[in-house]
Amino acid sequence: MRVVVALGGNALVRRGETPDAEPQRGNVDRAVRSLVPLAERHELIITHGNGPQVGVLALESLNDPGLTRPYPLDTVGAETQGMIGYWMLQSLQNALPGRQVMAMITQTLVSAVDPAFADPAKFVGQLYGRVEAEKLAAEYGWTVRRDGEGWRRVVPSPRPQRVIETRLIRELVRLGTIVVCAGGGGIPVVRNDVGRLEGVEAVIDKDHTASLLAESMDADALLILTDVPRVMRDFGTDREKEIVHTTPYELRAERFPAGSMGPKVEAAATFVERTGDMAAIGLLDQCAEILDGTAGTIVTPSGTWPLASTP
Ligand SMILES: Nc1ncnc2c1ncn2[C@@H]1O[C@H](COP(=O)(O)OP(=O)(O)O)[C@@H](O)[C@H]1O
Ligand SMILES: NC(=O)OP(=O)(O)O
Repeated sequence: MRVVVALGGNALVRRGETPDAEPQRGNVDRAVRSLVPLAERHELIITHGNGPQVGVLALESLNDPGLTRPYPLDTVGAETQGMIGYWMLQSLQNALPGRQVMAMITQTLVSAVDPAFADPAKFVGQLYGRVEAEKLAAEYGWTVRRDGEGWRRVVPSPRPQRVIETRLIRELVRLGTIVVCAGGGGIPVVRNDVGRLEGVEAVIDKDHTASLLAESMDADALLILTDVPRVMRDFGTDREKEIVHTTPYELRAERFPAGSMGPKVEAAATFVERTGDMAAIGLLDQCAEILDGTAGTIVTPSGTWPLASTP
């Protein structure tokens, strides 16, 4: 099978942890341990989030007295791909000696007229109290929004249209390479009037790019791994109930929060609708069980797994 795995921000920075390098490297090792059984049996393409990291590096650049202008968000997104990609590359090489691993800097095409540019909605960086968030918003021209218990910076998050390096990723996978790519949803780029690529100030949602990537790679499965074992109906209420097997149609009949489970559900449903294959949302530590159908929320056209028609 060919499997695309999307690692949530929680896989790298667990709740309550500071985004220092050391704990993140430990979390990457933990994520890789969970992915090893998959890599031994399947073709694997790995993508990851960058919300916490892009916020840290953007703030660092804003406060750097040696710069006349802070690095734009496309450049900071590239920094996060390099940093997280390096951690994953080394961890995968150590866990799977003899396997070829590639961590790529990749760009994702978006539309210059995507309405998301006028409505920042993607959370980046750390949580602040309301007063501090408003102070920072005034100082740096940020937009801030409530995220659970606190407040965070939000930035535009246009829809991904195409991973620019799709053909190269496909070739590498065909050669047996484990590819880490499209980190942070990919570096957001547009084509200008003369067809040249240009970076734009945004952070793409990695779940949406993972869905697009899985479709364009002809993947058999899209696994969206996070810190909850299953998607819940009526999450956070006393009627909360795990969704085990479901269809895109059933999922689309429910409402999920925009900043967290919403994009995962949308990404999974879209992949299944467009390909007829399987997507799942579940715990990082259970990726092998999810693929076997014994853990996670499994989304298929018929609501059953394994698919009877899988050749
Ligand atoms: N219906 C739901 N079912 C399960 N989890 C949900 C639901 N709605 C919101 N969540 C929240 O979504 C979180 C996962 O989303 P997010 O924090 O964006 O993940 P990641 O950073 O791993 O991509 C869970 O920790 C949970 O608190
Ligand atoms: N770019 C992105 O979606 O990052 P997170 O998953 O960390 O929010």
